[in-house]
Amino acid sequence: MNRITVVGSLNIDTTLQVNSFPLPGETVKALNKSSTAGGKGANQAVAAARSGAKVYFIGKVGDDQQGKFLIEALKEEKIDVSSIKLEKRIGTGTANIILDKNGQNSIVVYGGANGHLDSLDINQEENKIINSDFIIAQFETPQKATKEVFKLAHKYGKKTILNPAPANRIDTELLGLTDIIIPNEFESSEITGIKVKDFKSMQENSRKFHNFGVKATIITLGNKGVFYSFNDEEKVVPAEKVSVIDTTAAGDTFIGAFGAKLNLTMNNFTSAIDYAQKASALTIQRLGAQVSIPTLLEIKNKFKENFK
Ligand SMILES: Nc1ncnc2c1ncn2[C@@H]1O[C@H](COP(=O)(O)OP(=O)(O)OP(=O)(O)O)[C@@H](O)[C@H]1O
Repeated sequence: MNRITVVGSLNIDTTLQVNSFPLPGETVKALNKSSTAGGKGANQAVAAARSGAKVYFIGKVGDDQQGKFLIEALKEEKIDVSSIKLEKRIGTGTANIILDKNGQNSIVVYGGANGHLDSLDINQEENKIINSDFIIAQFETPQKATKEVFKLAHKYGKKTILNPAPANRIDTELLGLTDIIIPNEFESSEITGIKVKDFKSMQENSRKFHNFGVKATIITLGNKGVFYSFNDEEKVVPAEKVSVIDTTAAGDTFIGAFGAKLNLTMNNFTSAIDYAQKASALTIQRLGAQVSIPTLLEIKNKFKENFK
């Protein structure tokens, strides 16, 4: 069983369904409102836990009801939440999603407490890193804190996985501390400045990451699957052929499931990719984010494989 520390965000996703988007200055009625647990960090932690990993979470929420709700949601997944701190001065992160009747959405994200994760919060959790095999981080918490945790990870011989999402400028020092980078096409293009459009451009993207010290690159390509570059092998692995209901959390599922399955020696790199694509294929056949992420048992049953 892999042990994983996820350093990342916890958000309340509030969705308001409307007939049409309000124009500036206009007020419209919401037809429905729902609030669910989200945040890229939390989603990836849930995906890893449901795939059988022991997961520790390092993050920050506000000292409010929403923060408590998010912590409880992770506890229900048997995720260790003892390193989630309460930020007194600022509220829990929220993603406010307005969804119109055509399925189009507009999202306003308030980072809140997530943006206040700092080096001190990381240094107090050295034991969690010592106890882990992999560290997973994204870009919804400060890169400075991620750098700190990746440095500690390498000090103790642990592997680091970076999901540079949402797309943002990257600190190149952080790339040098990253063993595996997993962006989607857009994020990869934004970071390298080379548009991902064909196999050659994918190779160029991964070579650019490699030059900064990254050991392996996986670019997720939506319904086209993934491109990977690892140990001089560069390939596209096609996605599962399934009908899509809602792609929310496809990427987060891939990353959490991949981290749960990969051996520390990385000698099962391609079978971990295969497993993670199957996990994502189940997520996109269900509505919602965290609720749609499958368990190891569901994946085994659905694909009639044992996934050692
Ligand atoms: N339409 C699809 N059909 C089959 N598999 C899919 C589809 N969309 C996504 N996937 C699977 O999920 C993985 C991640 O998807 P994607 O590249 O869209 O990530 P993402 O942009 O981070 O997703 P999101 O932001 O929606 O969570 C893909 O590599 C693929 O395995």
